[in-house]
Amino acid sequence: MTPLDHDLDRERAFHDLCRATLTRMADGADERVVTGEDVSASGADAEDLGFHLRSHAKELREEPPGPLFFGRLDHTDGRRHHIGRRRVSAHPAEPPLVVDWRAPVARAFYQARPDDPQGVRVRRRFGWAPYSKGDSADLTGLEDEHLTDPAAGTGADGGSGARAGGLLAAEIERPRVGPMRDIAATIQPEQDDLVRAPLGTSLCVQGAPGTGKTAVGLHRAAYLLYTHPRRVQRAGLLILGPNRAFLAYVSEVLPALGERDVRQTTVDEEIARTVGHEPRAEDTEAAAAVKHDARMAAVLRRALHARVAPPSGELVVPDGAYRWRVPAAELAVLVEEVRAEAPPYLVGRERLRSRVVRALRTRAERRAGPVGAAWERRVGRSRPVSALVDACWPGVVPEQVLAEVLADPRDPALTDAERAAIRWTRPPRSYRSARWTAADLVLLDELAGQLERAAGYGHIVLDEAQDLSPMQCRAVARRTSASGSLTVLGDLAQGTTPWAARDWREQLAHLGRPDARLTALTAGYRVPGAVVDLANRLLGALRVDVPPARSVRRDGEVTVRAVTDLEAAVVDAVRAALDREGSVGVVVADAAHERLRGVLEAAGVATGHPGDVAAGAPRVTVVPAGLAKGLEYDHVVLAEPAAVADAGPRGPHRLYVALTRAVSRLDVLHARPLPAELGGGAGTP
Ligand SMILES: Nc1ncnc2c1ncn2[C@@H]1O[C@H](COP(=O)(O)OP(=O)(O)OP(=O)(O)O)[C@@H](O)[C@H]1O
Repeated sequence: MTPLDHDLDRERAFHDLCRATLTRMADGADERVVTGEDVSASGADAEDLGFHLRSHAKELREEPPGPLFFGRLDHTDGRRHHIGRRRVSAHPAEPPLVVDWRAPVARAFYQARPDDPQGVRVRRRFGWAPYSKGDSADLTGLEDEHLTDPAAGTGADGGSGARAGGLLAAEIERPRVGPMRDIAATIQPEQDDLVRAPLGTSLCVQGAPGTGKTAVGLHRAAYLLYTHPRRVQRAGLLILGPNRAFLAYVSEVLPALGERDVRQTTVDEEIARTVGHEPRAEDTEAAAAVKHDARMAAVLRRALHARVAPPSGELVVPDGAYRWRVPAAELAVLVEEVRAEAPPYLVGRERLRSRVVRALRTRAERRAGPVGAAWERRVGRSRPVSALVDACWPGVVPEQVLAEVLADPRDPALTDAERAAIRWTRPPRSYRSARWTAADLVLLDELAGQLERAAGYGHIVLDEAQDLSPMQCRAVARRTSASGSLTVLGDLAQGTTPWAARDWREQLAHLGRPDARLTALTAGYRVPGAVVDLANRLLGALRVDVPPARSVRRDGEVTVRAVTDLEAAVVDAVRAALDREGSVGVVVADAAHERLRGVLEAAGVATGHPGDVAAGAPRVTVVPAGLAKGLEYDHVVLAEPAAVADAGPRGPHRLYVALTRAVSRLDVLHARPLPAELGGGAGTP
């Protein structure tokens, strides 16, 4: 037995001990549920405590299968820590057997380097055989990096200790099956800096494809929940992604890190939920462009506030034997004062009411002596005061204002053509029966925010942020509390909506965080070098200023083939891809997606939908290019790039997204000439 085998055996025995301890932790938690319910002072307490303890016990029981640690730190002072996805300890007061990766002491695992060992003598990484539910994890290898003595490395799987890279590379290059996995074991230093940035810091990460933006955002969410559990849970944490397929793909990452209760949704769904409508109509491109424009915020504000008006006469309030009077001129001043303070509309309405009551109170106290709070309440709700407030500052709902604007757009900030684009051709009989479009919902949300400020989230992670319109950005900004922060993730080169951002500072201003820390990630962990080189050729045509990606992967294959029968070639390419390991994505222009899916099914190839990551889902997915964002497949067959690039003004950006979904292999098949940047019809690059 070599010393290395000996080490492996010792680590296996330690893992068995950790597993047994975790089982005891779960049993102990179950027991505490019973005791907690028995010892509580009241039924309500028992319920509360019982709920809390039950959740904890359930969490422990539902601990995902797999290894309980992935790394170990041997410190120069003799301390030793195993690092895993969650803390494992025999007793809360005892030093843990496994330290949570988010704990401060674990930071050196990600950050220590030979030229800055941070008190670490040896960093050990563990290799585990693939595992699934019900299996016990099998330790297959370990790799030591001697940070204070780089020559002394060992690797049980062939990796050299000095440049520990074997296990790391294997993890990065592993085939993708099922949903996206967490990267707690292999977070890179530049990613770790972002994950562990302080809670109050708003970040913006411009990341080339596959640089781990999504992974960083999700791990940052987990880190904040661990580091500030009470603050973040109380204030709320929200993850916003581009679409359902993407959310399904990333949905397992936070639960795998022990965080099950985080809301993950899309901006559109979040807005639809708030305004209480689903989109039931479609905008023309021109109308959507106007409705998503930043000027609409002021257009709506003016439409809303246009209903604020001076009184038509004096106010007379009967009060027992008295009648209090406030002249029209004085009331007009009150209305103007409140308007100038520019509070949210409904706050303004109540503010006007209390100013009017104050004016009445001055008169009452002058004549009849002090009055109390009950008098103020009664007078404030009296019919004449309510009638005055209704006349000068009427109550209103967002739908009413938007219906007025769309039935007859008049605002001078819009051009004639823009007004014509958004004007309803057949206005509904009432705003209640209006059929709203997706862009209308964003405007209703804007109006709701102008009426009343809602409490925001403590932290929002916003993915694919380059695609948001200014009005959508404002909707996100409104959902961040005053002291809340944002993690903004995106890639200007992947902007595919008509209103996609071309400049982060501008986008950050719309998001209400103009001074957010802006960082670029360029090391790509998904896309192999050959694919990155091909995709980078498109960058010049995208008219955005972003640093090009470079791949950290050593593997990967690209083929570009001119074919005469595209559909037959796709079927052949997919069949060949199925002979290898991993997932297969057929990316195609949106318009051709249904047809190509039919062709594959007819050829006997079972196909799934994007984001369908359930166990047993087909290995092949036909992906409309418009939905490819954020997704990844081991083998990508890109059918007819020219058709993807032709689809609208953002076509080349879409093609850039499509080209960068491949983890290992990319087949580009074309019957039409290739877009010029990719070689304009030439064969293999
Ligand atoms: N440090 C890492 N270790 C291992 N895998 C990583 C690491 N960083 C990223 N990855 C993997 O690389 C892939 C791409 O990551 P991710 O989707 O987060 O990138 P992205 O920047 O959001 O990409 P895109 O903009 O193209 O959607 C994922 O499979 C992710 O797990």
